Amino acid sequence: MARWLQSAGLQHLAASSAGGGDYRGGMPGLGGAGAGSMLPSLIMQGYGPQSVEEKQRLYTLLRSLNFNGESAPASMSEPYTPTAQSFGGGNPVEGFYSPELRGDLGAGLLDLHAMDDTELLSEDVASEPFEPSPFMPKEIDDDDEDVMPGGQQVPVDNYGVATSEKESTSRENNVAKIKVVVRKRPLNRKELSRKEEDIITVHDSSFLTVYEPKLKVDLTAYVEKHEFCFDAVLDEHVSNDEVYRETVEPIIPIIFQRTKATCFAYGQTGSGKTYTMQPLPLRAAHDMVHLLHQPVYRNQNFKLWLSFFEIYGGKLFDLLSDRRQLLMREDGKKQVCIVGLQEFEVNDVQIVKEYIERGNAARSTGSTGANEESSRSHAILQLAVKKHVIVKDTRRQRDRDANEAKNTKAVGKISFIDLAGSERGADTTDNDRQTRIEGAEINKSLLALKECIRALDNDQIHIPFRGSKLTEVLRDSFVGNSRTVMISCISPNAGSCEHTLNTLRYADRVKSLSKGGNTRKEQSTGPTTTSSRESSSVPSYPLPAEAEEIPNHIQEKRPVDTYRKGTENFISNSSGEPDRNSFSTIPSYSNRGREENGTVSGFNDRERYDMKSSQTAYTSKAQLVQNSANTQEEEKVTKVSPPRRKAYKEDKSDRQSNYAKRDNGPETGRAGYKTQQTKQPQQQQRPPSASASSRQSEKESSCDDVEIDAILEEEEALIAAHRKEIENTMEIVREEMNLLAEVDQPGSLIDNYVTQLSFLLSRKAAGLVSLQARLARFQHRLKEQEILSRKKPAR
Ligand SMILES: Nc1ncnc2c1ncn2[C@@H]1O[C@H](COP(=O)(O)OP(=O)(O)OP(=O)(O)O)[C@@H](O)[C@H]1O
Repeated sequence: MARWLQSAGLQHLAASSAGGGDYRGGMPGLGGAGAGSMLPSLIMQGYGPQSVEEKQRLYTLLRSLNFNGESAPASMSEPYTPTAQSFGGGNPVEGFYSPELRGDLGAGLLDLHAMDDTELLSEDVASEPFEPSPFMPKEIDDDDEDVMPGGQQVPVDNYGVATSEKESTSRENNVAKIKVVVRKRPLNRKELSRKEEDIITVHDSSFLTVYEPKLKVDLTAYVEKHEFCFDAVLDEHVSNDEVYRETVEPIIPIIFQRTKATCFAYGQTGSGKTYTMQPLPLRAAHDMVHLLHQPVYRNQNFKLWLSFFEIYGGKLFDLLSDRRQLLMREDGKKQVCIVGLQEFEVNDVQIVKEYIERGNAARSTGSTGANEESSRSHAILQLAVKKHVIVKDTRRQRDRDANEAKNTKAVGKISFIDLAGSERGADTTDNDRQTRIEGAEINKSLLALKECIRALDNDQIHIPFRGSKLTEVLRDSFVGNSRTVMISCISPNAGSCEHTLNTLRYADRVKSLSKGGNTRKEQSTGPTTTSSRESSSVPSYPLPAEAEEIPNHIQEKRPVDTYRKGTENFISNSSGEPDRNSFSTIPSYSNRGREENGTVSGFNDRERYDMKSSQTAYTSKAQLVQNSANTQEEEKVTKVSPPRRKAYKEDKSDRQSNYAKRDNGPETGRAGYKTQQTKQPQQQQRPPSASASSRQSEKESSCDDVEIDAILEEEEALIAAHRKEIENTMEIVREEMNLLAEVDQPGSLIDNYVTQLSFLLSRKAAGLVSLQARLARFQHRLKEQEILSRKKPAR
């Protein structure tokens, strides 16, 4: 501690504050606990620093500590800046010195990493504090439990959730049912080295223009301008903190009011989905933990639970349980349950961070030309608030863990989805069969997701959630009181123009069909029209009468020794067999009922065109723009590698550092385009044959979906049959051994032995023949599919 003060030239303060207690024990974040006793003496007038300079130094020193005892997420490349409220009792430093005194002390006053005592500090330290959030509650004194600031008793609803009705209603109404936010990433080093243009301009935080480089038939270059408006458009200078504030932060308090929220990032590979999504759960967990400590929720025994799984090739894998395959079931109440999914109780952000890192490391990724660590799966991280009900039954109390699941009631939850790259759906022409199947599955799930969001926002009674595994899993987020935030990530370079437009159109359609949403459509080469942003008048769904019982098949874990427990649990449940009695299997895709029929085929021409034609369009544009052509060339050459584990964020940080500041501002870069654009006549962006081609595309897409569904189903059936066969074989082997033991006994009847052995061997042979036949059928099916996809023209 003395060295710590000494490093800032404040060694004399060590003596003056020594009376305050043990240094090491006095400061969270300094390797000790307890803390506060020394701080007051450090900052006390008369004992602490006397001169302005000293005060500034001390301020900087204290600011560089993490007073909350939490370190910033390693996955975030930006400093983690907790909200003002998040500091529990408030950051003692912030309140103490005036802004003038805090000054603008640059880094370098103290190089903490240069010190030997590295244990003193976590690697990441808090920097700027958040502005007070209008969505987070003010601190309430512990003594005022269940009493609102105005002195009234906190109302309790019929479910038993204490809530200020007025507060919750107005909060819910203030948070749009669907929010579409666009985030533009900066040009990366590769793009800069290729001298690619930044073709996107963001205006007024909600408008953006894409300047699309095009060629006329006579090969004259021109620029087509596309204007879009969304709830928010975040440019390349916006930090992850700001993204959080704009997207998730407003939703957090209403999660405690029985809301189910979904936040997902959508966009082409390498556009920044993972970069955007990864810090959000941690920030959300931070605020949720803070809220849990509010007396109003603490008294009701609200707890936070975390689960993390991925959907890869139409299958579910638990990312926190050695990628164990999970099964989806529907219970009698039509609730979708993920059987075997492990949930962990979390009450500390550090633990959340560890789980997230562990899950991320287990994700399936594969490299594409554009992004070396491309996500090939949808990763879903859920943070659920549950009310723990005290059980009076002593029998139950005896076995607390076993009954834990039965004693919780779901209050609300937020799901964060890091979607696979949107254009991976177009990867269907790749040589790699696995990649083709993945691509088709991804494509289908993205389309289905859009349909669900639309239906949701149009208050449709029927939500076509069975359109894909992704939407099935998210079913409970689409019904009842729900909120959705979609973050569309876009790359700014000219070479990505087609993908960027596809992403923006997807986002626009999610938004534009919404009755309460923004009615603006994309304006191609037209003047920018003004349209109000989505207002707060979006109707909310009625609250469910009762919170649901948490299905007891979900394996919940206490934070204590979760890793060990996780392993034990895995071992004890290694059969992976769900409780088949309590759930009926969700109908397979090919068996979808009437309600699902329209799901995939119901997309309009333009959507099909947008989703499916991106590859073709991209290629043709790339031939016209030299820079883009180079990009395309590189991207085409690299083959997609088989799935592998996604590297930790640390590995990614190298790539992040590739982002250099652009020398030219966006205006300079685009000047040429803009001038050209004014000279050119307006062009119809879509060719006249687009509708016909999109119809064709639609047909192909439906066929693809059916094919892929069938293959995936057969694959599952084959694997299940193989498993069954192994079980049968083991049973037969056991019987053979018994038979051998019998025949060795003196006086055994050889005839009996021969008959029984013959019977067992025929059983064995029959099983093998049947499995071989199934395998041959599947091989044949794959071959057929491969031939068909080769015959299809490249899309
Ligand atoms: N806003 C941003 N600022 C700085 N760097 C960014 C930004 N967005 C993305 N990046 C960087 O771009 C690269 C690709 O981003 P990321 O991996 O998040 O893409 P992705 O959309 O998740 O790709 P995929 O779908 O293939 O997984 C990463 O190195 C990331 O650090």
